Amino acid sequence: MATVTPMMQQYLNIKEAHPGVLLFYRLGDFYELFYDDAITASKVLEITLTSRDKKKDPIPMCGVPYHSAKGYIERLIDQGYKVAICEQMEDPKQTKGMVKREVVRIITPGTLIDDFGMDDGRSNYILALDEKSGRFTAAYSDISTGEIFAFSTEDLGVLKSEIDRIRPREIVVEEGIEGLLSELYSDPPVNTPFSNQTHFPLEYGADITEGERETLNLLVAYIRAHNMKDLKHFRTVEKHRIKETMQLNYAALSNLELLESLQTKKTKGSLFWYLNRTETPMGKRKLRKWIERPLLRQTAIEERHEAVAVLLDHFIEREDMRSLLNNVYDIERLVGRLSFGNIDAKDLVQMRDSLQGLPAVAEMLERIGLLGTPLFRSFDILDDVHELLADSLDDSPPKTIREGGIFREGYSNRLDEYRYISNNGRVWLNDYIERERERTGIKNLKVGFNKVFGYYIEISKGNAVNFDAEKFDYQRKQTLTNAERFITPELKEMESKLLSAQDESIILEYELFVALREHMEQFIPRLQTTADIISTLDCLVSFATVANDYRLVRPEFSGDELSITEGRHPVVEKVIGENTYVPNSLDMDRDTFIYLITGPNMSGKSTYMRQVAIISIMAQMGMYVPAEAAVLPIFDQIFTRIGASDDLASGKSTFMIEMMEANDALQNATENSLLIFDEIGRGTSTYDGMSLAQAMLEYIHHHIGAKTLFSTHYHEMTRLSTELDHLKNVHVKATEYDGKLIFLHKVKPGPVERSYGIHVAKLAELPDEVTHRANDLLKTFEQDGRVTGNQQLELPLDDTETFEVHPVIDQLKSLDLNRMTPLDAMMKLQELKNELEGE
Ligand SMILES: Nc1ncnc2c1ncn2[C@@H]1O[C@H](COP(=O)(O)OP(=O)(O)OP(=O)(O)O)[C@@H](O)[C@H]1O
Repeated sequence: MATVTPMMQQYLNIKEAHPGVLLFYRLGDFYELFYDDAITASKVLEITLTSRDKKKDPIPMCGVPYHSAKGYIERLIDQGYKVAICEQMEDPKQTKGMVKREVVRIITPGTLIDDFGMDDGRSNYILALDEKSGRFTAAYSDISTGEIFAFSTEDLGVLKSEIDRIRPREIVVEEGIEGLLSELYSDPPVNTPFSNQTHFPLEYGADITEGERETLNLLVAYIRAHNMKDLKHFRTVEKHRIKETMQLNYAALSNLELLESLQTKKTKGSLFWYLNRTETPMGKRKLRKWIERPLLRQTAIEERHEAVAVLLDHFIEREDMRSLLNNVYDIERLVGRLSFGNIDAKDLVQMRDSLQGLPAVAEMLERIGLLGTPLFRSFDILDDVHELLADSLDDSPPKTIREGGIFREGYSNRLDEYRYISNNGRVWLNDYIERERERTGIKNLKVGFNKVFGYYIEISKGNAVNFDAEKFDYQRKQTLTNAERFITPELKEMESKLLSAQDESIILEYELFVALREHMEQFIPRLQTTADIISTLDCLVSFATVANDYRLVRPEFSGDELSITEGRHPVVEKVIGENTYVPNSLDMDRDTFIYLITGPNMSGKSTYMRQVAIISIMAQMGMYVPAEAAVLPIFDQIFTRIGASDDLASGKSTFMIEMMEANDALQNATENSLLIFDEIGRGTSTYDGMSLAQAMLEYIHHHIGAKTLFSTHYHEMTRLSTELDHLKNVHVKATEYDGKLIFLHKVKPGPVERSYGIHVAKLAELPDEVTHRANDLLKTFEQDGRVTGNQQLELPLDDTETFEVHPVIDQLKSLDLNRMTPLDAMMKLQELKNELEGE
């Protein structure tokens, strides 16, 4: 092997100590990457790959300028890579031989601290995972804010659904159980096997178990290994209580488009988009959490409703509070930076400005009667902290803390003195020039400054010829073509005062800043409490604003009743306009808890079903709902089986996923759950699908008793209402006019009268030839009796299948002879015979 240069040897040593990360090795004004790192980075970042030691033994290399490295690092982190920053620890100009270099930080997606590619509207969680004898424990934290939680469960499904909601950017798995992740995900998020024996002192909330503590230690050890900084802002570890919030699995979150649109994967078009009028990043993050975790405890829900009611009633205060909140920066993440010791003076000015409006906010809360309520009771306006910052910091300090200019006059006597000297240096110099001109009689005498010998006096050649330097105590320093330069003891004495005053004041400001920063640390818990209350207020003010703009109403809770009068789907209504949207009602109770919904494609079946789920979620978040009135139960879980959520990466077919989602619902739903089943069985052949759909409905009807909205295009299923007492048929009305299909979007009792598949196909602008032919075929099928006018156009796969399940046989099978009078039986027989004769 070729010998490597000392520098490359240093690189290799550092690289070896940090496996699994891309090493950004500082070389002058660049970060360089070598070997495989260079190949990877050049591909991901689309930068040129070159090589070092081109002749002998080329080493692949690429680099990015250090001042623009941030953007590159963000891209790598975003792609799931980890980056180690290796800095020069000495000034190369003043070092002989190799410059010392060290890794100062390892950046991974889960260990960001309010920098590199962080979305301020989202929590940035890192999660640690362990399993011991069938029990899974998880601990997670957003390091930028210091939140930290733990939970455990024996149910793999619950574990997955919780992790899906936490959406960690990075997972740390206890060494040896890596396999667990592939059980949970076909394409697991960024993850690292890690192990730890050390114990870290954390404050534990009630009920944190021994196993959870171990996982917390794993989490903290990993974070420390990567960030190498203090974690003073970690809050008390809270138990993540699975049972205290409504269960929503990943399917429900995405199908109901709670946080992002299914189609675009963007926020626009989601419930979050509809609800978000928050003014602060903290409020935005909290709103997300509230959407993901609707509440179960009625008093907690009603506390929020009550606050929204009050805020709705006080338009002026609400608007005033919005503009005050608008001036509040991300206190949570500023606190994170404070704890990591990388907060700067500009950040502290943001902190000061954030606190400034708090007394006014408190005063308004008091005036409208909210300050004493449980949500706001511990609101701390932090006036002492505000005063401290207001009295100390300059209004526009520089970003760096090594340049001075941070503190206000009057904060430190010593600093004021230094500043006086350096500020008054100019005045002194002007005065000195005047004096020297007079003393020497040279009118064009000047004072200048250069780096080599500091302040000097300059006399033009003409005047210098007869100048008696000694007499005036001038010492010659430099001769130029047309001038002579001198220094004097007086000038030199003042110079050292001036220069050192400036240096001293910068050093002093730095020291004062570090002291202020340390002093501020004691306020971390109070700042966090206030930040939490501010974010709650931000969400509730946002709720009231939305409730006002879209005419929402306060829902009521009453055990078993689910009654929505003229409900609307908030997002669809917002998109198509309130005048176009057709509201629909629903009335369920213990007697009627299943709605079987029929209607042509595109008529609004899905929208109707989703609207019921979204109204329930909004209500349990503490929000008002889009309806004329709503009396709701408190749902423990909402399950959805909607559309084709293809998971191609998993290698599972659409139908398989459909069945898995249905199974999840059937296994876990209770009578307090809400089930949304949209055209179940669509992914398989007609009779398979129909049988499965019916069997599932029966199961829900007999064994679960959950409130269920079940849409189907199998018209035959509408007959079930005669057998299943708790099932009611409804349909979404459409009508035909002038050969065209008009969607009325109105939900009416009873099954749909006929199918409109071909009309919908026309709307999709299929070639006329195809739709005409389909119409003809339909007529033939109808005449054949193979399809009744009521059925959807479903082409039988082959003749055998048609024969086996002839509709007449099907009807015969479903007859309950014990319940029929002889006359009924006669009539039915006649009807069946007619049907057969028509064939
Ligand atoms: N209540 C309503 N008022 C006005 N327009 C509506 C309403 N409900 C639905 N729509 C409109 O109809 C479109 C189709 O609705 P939706 O997807 O719910 O139909 P669907 O019956 O479930 O269709 P498919 O069976 O093809 O899935 C929606 O995108 C929306 O624009």
